[in-house]
Amino acid sequence: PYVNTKDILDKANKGYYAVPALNINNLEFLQAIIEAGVEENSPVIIETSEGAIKYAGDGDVQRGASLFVSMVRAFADNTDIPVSLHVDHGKSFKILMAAIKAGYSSIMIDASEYPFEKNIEETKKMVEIAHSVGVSVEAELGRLVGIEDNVMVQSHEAALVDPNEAKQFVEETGVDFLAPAIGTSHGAFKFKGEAKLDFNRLKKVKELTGLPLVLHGASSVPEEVKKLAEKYGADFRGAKGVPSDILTESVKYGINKVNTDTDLRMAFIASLREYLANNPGEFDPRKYFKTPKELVKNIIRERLRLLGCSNKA
Ligand SMILES: O=C(COP(=O)(O)O)NO
Ligand SMILES: [Ca+2]
Ligand code: NA
Ligand SMILES: [Zn+2]
Repeated sequence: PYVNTKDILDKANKGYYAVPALNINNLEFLQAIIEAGVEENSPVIIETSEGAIKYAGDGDVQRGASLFVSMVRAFADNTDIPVSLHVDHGKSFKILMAAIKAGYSSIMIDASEYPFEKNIEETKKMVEIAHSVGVSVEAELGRLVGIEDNVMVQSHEAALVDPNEAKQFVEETGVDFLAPAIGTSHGAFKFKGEAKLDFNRLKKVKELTGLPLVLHGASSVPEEVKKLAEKYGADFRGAKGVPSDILTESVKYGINKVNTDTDLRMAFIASLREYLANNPGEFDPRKYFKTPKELVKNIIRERLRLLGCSNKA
C-alpha cells in the first residue's frame, strides 16, 4: 500500500532498524526498487529531488510531481509492502506545494544553509501547511560538505549539527524526522581520508529528540561496482563512500532513514557500460536497461538486509 513516510519511520524507530530512501528520476530505477522491496518483504521510501521533479515535467513542476505520484501509486496500490514518496531536499516553496498538491507522502524542507532561526522559521511554515493535509516533514540541521545536487557547499561552511540546537529545533518546528549533519556528504567523493562520522553528536541528537533520524550522503560506492564501471571506461578515481560497518553503526545510534542515490546511479551506469560494450548492435531499451536494473535491484536488496528492514513490511 501507499503510506505516509512517518508510518514507516516510526516503526523503524521503535524497531531499531533503518529503511533506505531511494532516489529515482525514471521508471527503471522505480521498478528495481519495488522488485527488491517485494523480494525482501521490506518497506521502501521512494524520493525525488527538485531536479527530478523538473526533469519529469520538462520544467512544469506540477506535471512532474503528479507524474511521480501516478507512477509510484501504480506500484504501491498493487503490492503488500508499504511504499511512500518523499521530496528530497525541498527548497522551493513552489515545488513543495506542487508535491503536496500532487499527493506526495512527505516532504523535506531543506533550509539548512540558512542561520538557525531562519531554518526554524522556514521549517515551521512548511510543517504547518504539510500537517494540515496529513503530509509528514523532514528537515536538516548542520550542513553537508560536498555537491548537494549541483550546489557545492564550501567545506569551510560545513557545520556539523549542534545537538542542543536539535532539541530546540524539533520542539519549535514540530518536524516529524530530522537529518543531523554528522560528517557525510553527497555524491561519490565523500572522504578525503578515512571515512568518519560523528557518532557522539548522533547519539546526543537521538537522546534529545527521540525522533526518527535521517542519514544523508549514505551511499557506500561498492568496490565491485566502481571496478566494473572503470573496466568499461568510467573514470571514478577517488570515489569513496560510507563503508557498510559505519552504516550499521549509524543505525545502532539512531539513524532510521538512509538516503541512497549515488549507489543506484553508479550501479546502473556500470552495468549499462558493460552491456553496451558487449552488445554493439543492440538498440532496444528493454534489452540494454535490463541488466542495469538487475544490478540496481541487487544493490538495493543488499542494503535492505544491511539496514535490518527485510521482513519488516
Ligand atoms: O543524501 C542523499 C543521497 O546521498 P548519496 O549521494 O550518498 O547517495 N540524498 O538526499
Ligand atoms: Ca542541506
Ligand atoms: Na530527504
Ligand atoms: Zn541528501
